[in-house]
Amino acid sequence: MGAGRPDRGGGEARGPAKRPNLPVDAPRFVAFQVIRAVSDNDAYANLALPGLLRERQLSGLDAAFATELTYGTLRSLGTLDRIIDRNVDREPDSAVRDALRMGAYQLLYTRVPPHAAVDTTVTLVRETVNDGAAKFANAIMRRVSEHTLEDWLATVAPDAAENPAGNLAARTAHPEWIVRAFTDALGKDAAEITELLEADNVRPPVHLAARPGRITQEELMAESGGSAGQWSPYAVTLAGGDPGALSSIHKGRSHVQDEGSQLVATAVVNVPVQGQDDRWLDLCAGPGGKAGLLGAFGAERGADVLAVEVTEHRAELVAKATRGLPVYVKHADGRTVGHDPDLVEQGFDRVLVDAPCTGLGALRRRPEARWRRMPSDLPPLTKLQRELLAAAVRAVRVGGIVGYVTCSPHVTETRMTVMETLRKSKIPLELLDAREFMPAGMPGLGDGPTVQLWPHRHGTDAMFLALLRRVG
Ligand SMILES: C[S@@+](CC[C@H](N)C(=O)[O-])C[C@H]1O[C@@H](n2cnc3c(N)ncnc32)[C@H](O)[C@@H]1O
Repeated sequence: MGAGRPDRGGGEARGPAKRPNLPVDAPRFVAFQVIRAVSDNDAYANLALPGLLRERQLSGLDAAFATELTYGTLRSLGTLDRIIDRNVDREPDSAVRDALRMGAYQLLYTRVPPHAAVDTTVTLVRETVNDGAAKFANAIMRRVSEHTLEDWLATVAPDAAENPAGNLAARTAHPEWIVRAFTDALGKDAAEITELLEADNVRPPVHLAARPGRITQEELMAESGGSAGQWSPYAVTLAGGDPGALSSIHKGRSHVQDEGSQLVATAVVNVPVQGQDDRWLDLCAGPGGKAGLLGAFGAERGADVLAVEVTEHRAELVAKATRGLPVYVKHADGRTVGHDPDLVEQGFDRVLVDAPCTGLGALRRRPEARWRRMPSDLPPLTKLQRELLAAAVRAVRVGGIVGYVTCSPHVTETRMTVMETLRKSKIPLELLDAREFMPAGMPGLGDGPTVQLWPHRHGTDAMFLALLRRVG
């Protein structure tokens, strides 16, 4: 936590100036509005924040401060709540709790001076709730300000010897069940788990994918001012700026995509197949990132991609993302292979199943996601993943390839789903060593045959890849 620890709003004596008609300065007010929308309307911060920044015309340091307050507060929610709960004798209403969370975040995780954090929190509560609530907020904020984060953690975190996962969870602001799930997937090296959890608390750089045959990596670097990605031969890491302003994106020559997603999609098209290789299927295509890459490869190699997506709106996004490429979008349930005239059994040479999942591998992008996800999300998702993988196996021809991908490292969604499919499938399958289709020399890929990428090892989202060949 504390990446970039801003002193904005506090390095200066009084913080950002208050604008007319706003209860507090615009960056804090924007952050508060986003946090409220996340709490009350299940909004996604990464979608809600950009619009509000534009509406309030915030840029530069003000936008950076609003972003850090929003992301930092939402990421640390569970730990902030433990500390707040130590100091309240009654449940604060939702708006007051959100203001306290944001105030406590400033006190404990940033260099904002305590008086600025306390005063702006109290003003925010007075102006958006009432005087009584402001008095209450003032008392809580003063108590929180009496100790450092380290002191509070010593008080609220479970004992490290008795419950190491619980202690780490509080220290790195993750739910304990997620720490345990990551430990299952990564192994019990406590130092490495800590590295992973800390990597989750840092916003990732923006990566672009240079669509093969449309623009080279070098040309995209020159256009964007970015540098070559670490692993994918198509990746460009942006130094900053708005990718939406790039002409290559508008012209369908590049798109925004994590390097891990680029690697797994590239692997799926690079496994050799004998014979026909021009019918590709993307069974879970929305919003179309991997379909964009598959379509560009397909254009180079004379293959068509059928992109299936069950949600109408997301199917429209796929169509938009793949304009000009040989990608045909179908709004359908991917499990209907064998029952839909377009989804013929054995009708495809390569099938990608980028399955709906908990998204635990992309927590660094979605600050609130870790607190929203529940272990109870797993059983229905796992069932759907297994059904989609079984459908993909029916769709691929003998000798063809199925790539099973998740942006979660949870073993139930990854290795267990694959092993269960291999065990139960009446269609004979061979599990390939997916490491062979990762960039040469890429370290930290484990013992195979599946591949698990990690933010702290590879700088990518924690993408999982299994490659299966149909052999009968
Ligand atoms: C992890 S996302 C895919 C991301 C996409 N491949 C990309 O790179 O942009 C999973 C997608 O599967 C879709 N989905 C869920 N259930 C489905 C089903 N039964 N059939 C087809 N698509 C489904 C979800 O709506 C979601 O858009």
